[in-house]
Amino acid sequence: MTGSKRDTTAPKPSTAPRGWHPDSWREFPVAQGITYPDPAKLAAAVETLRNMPPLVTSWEIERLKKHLADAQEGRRFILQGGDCAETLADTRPRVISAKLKILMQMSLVLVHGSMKPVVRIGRIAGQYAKPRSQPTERGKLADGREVELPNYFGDLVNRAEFTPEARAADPQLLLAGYQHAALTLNFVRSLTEGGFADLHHPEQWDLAFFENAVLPGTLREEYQRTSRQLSEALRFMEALGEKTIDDLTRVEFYTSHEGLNLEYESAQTRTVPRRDQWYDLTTHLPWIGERTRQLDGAHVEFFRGIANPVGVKISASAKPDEVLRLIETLSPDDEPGKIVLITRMGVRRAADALPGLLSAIKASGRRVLWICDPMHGNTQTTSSGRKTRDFGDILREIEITMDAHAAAGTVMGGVHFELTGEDVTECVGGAAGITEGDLEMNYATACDPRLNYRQALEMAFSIARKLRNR
Ligand SMILES: O=C[C@H](O)[C@H](O)COP(=O)(O)O
Ligand SMILES: C=C(OP(=O)(O)O)C(=O)O
Ligand SMILES: [Mn+2]
Repeated sequence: MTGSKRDTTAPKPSTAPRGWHPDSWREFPVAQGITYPDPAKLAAAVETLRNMPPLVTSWEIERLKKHLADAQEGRRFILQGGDCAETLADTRPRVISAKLKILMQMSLVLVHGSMKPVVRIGRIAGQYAKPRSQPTERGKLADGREVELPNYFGDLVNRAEFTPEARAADPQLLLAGYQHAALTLNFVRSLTEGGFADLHHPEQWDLAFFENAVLPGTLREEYQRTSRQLSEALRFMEALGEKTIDDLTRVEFYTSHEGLNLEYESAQTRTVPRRDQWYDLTTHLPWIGERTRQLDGAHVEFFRGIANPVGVKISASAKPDEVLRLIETLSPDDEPGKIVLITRMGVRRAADALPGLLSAIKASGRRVLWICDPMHGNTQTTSSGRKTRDFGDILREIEITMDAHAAAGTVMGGVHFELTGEDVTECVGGAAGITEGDLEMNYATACDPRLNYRQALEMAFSIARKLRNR
């Protein structure tokens, strides 16, 4: 990645780590780096982005950090979820509200199961940049010629269509991504501020909304019972306190995405009045992906300087020592709520990989929030070349992860899913019994397979049952 440099002669706040500034990452190797064919156009787009208002505020970020600190201690539970790759074309009211709705419904079920406040964090309003296993892809052009083109790296970078023009990295997409994130966030904020999320009226989150996604009867009844019980509990609490619990008429909702494209992240990284730290203001919780968490790489360099809480994806091949050094680099002061380790081991490796990792981090005394992503270690490719994931594998990884935390004396403080509010057929299994043969019915993801509405809700019930039984 190249691009314009900001004026680093301006006085830097004293709290920036030694040698760090929002562009210091440019001096380091950039894993999954993007080559922009026209550096001048990139510089112009980055400059425009630098002058745009932030998408989130430092107040919200600090508030989330407090919640994450609570979750580290087992006082809150985190639900993080959304698309693998959001697309600009899906900045549509129905798609956004369906996603919000499934996250609300899952959180309601999880509140009931965990008996804890649930913090909702969407993979939303910026999840537009994707790391890929292969930098290029071979395929046929419309005229039949077979060629190799850059892979699709998400709508923040290039376009999915298989043509040389579409696959060239386009700096204008940085601005389009920012704008679509702003539009999404505006709608999300309105919905979560108003009646849509009013816990006094969970019937508004009802299932009729999803007319095409008929739930199995037992799930529907279980959901209705849960929401009724919560309403009654709420009324009871209000009767005791003789006042309304106003906070419950709105819900807090936070955003997150993988901070892959550092041009985008660093352009929106700034200090704010009355605080002397640097914030990445594209999102509340940016995370570093499994493919970009090299200790001596550009992503770790960038992330070590921002005050946001930082997620790090951890696969089964990560060595405990390497993870410990990541924590020390990203949170030298061991700040509560700062580090979120998102384990994505895979059902077959989780039982072997987790105990050593959990006990090593526990022994270090470092504060981290452990979240389980049971999606990314469980991707399989079908004989017809479709990526899929099995509902049973996903649930089983959560179980194994819960057991490993219980044995290590650590806290699994949340879960992380790729999901959608739509009736897609991308993951197999679940009560509705989606088979490999069904995948073609509505396989719509721009990258990885997501739980559909029914699978996501069923997953929430299964986790809630497990949390309750412990
Ligand atoms: O979301 C995760 C990665 O981007 C994804 O798994 C990589 O997918 P690929 O193997 O199709 O490139
Ligand atoms: C790329 C992703 O995950 P990971 O870095 O864990 O592979 C993702 O969350 O979409
Ligand atoms: Mn993914």
